[in-house]
Amino acid sequence: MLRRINLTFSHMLVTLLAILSSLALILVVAQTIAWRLSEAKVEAFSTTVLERSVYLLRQAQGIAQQNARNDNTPPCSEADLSRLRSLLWNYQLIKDVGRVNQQGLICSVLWGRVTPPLPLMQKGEPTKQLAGATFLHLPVANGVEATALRRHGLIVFLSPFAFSRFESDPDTALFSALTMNKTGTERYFSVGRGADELSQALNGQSRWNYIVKKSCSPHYDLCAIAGAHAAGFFNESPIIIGFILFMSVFTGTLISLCWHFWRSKKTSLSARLQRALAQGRLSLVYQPVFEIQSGTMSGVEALLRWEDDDMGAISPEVFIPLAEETGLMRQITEYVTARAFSEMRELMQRHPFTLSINISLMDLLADDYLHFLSEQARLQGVTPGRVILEITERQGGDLENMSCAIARFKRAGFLIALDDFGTGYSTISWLSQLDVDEIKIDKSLSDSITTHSLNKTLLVNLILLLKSMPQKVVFEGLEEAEQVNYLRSHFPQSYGQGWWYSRPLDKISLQQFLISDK
Ligand SMILES: Nc1nc2c(ncn2[C@@H]2O[C@@H]3COP(=O)(O)O[C@H]4[C@@H](O)[C@H](n5cnc6c(=O)[nH]c(N)nc65)O[C@@H]4COP(=O)(O)O[C@H]3[C@H]2O)c(=O)[nH]1
Repeated sequence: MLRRINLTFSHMLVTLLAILSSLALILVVAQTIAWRLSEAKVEAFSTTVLERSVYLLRQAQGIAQQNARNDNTPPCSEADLSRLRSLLWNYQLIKDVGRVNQQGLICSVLWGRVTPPLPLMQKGEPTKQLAGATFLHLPVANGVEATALRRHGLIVFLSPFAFSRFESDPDTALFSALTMNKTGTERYFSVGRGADELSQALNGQSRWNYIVKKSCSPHYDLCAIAGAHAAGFFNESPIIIGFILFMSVFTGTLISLCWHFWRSKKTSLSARLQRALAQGRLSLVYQPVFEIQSGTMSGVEALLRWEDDDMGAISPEVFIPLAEETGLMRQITEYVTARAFSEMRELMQRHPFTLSINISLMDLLADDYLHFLSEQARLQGVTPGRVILEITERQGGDLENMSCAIARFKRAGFLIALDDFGTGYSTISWLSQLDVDEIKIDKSLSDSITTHSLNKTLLVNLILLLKSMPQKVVFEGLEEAEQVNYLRSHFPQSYGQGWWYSRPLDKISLQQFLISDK
């Protein structure tokens, strides 16, 4: 009951965690996308404002150039004003154009003659230069301010509506921009209601979630810097927010379902293994090992088999790691030991072969397994010197502890083999430090004899190295005559195991094999 409550609680916790983590992940992705899109929009805005500013300047320059080409009429005469009026007609972003002298504005198309002249008092700012003209912010009448460019005797008033369309456009209404020279020392136009906030950002007062982008003109000493707050997830429409929330719940539920499915499959597989073990329904097969030179059988390796009623044959490659994970390994090793001894003892009395049993590193390091093994050997009348314990290491172990444990087993008379040499688990450094009796060369290395996956020189040198070792060397997984022939001529004192000689056999078939082999 308590276990059931625990399981339901852990299922709920995993579901909740999966939903929350997918929500967090989707939010991070959505926010990143929103940020990138906002960046692209602010960048595009800075380019548009720059283009508009350059267009405005070109209009002002255009009017000044046309005026220079026709300069014979007296300034502010009727003919002069009339010509300026017709010039103004062509420039949509120019509001007014007039003449100035030392005293100030003396006439303009909109104001006519100005008497006395209106002094050109810059609005508290130092005089700025822009595109070869003097740039001015002028108070021209009560409550009227103008932005103007003055070149020699001509003054051009820019339209105050030059940038107003950006403020009324819903796409750019929340954006701001400032145009300035490239070094940022002189500011000319300001666009949008948030220009003050942009100024603060430029002055180093960093704003949370605020994007700033800059575009500069290749022709003028002019840049536009735009700024805006990045669009956030919660600024999106309720449909998009709803969709994202739905996707999070959906993905989270899917992940937790997969997790539950995987857990229950694993749990049920380990429960089945435990049952099969308790009911003694796991069987053993024995794969013979042969002397390469004489072809005589010298030993057998016990290999565990599991045939589940519903799932069929399950490979040791699946259930041995599962048993390691779920703490069933000791039971398995003891089961194999007892069964192999009882099945092989008679045959071993009649034929002088060795019996190899796979044990895990944990079994090797535990004192009680040695005790169990010795007891079984004594009870069943199996000579320890004919039992080889194959250490199959999957996790990597402490060499000093292993060395001590091996010494204990050897003192009790058992032989030790290092399995899977060449797979990365058993390495040369192990060989030099562990006092083992046999080295089992992994199938992947045996395969290299025919597949040439190992450079021939490397193979020859590896065989030279193995020949120089005092241990018995067994090549596993020999499937082809070519491999056996190669070993016969290059390493005749080695041993071989594999389908070329024999598949793993049950007890009866092994008995028949031994009779026919005589
Ligand atoms: N393709 C091919 N395969 C060949 C050939 N000759 C032998 N084999 C297979 O190679 C494996 C050799 O056993 P291993 O390296 O100890 O590798 C074993 C061993 O690590 C583990 N295992 C099997 N039985 C036991 C056991 O009782 N206890 C423990 N701890 N591990 C076991 O499971 C692994 C796989 O066992 P199996 O599936 O029985 O697979 C066996 C055997 O059937 C061949 O010529 N070609």
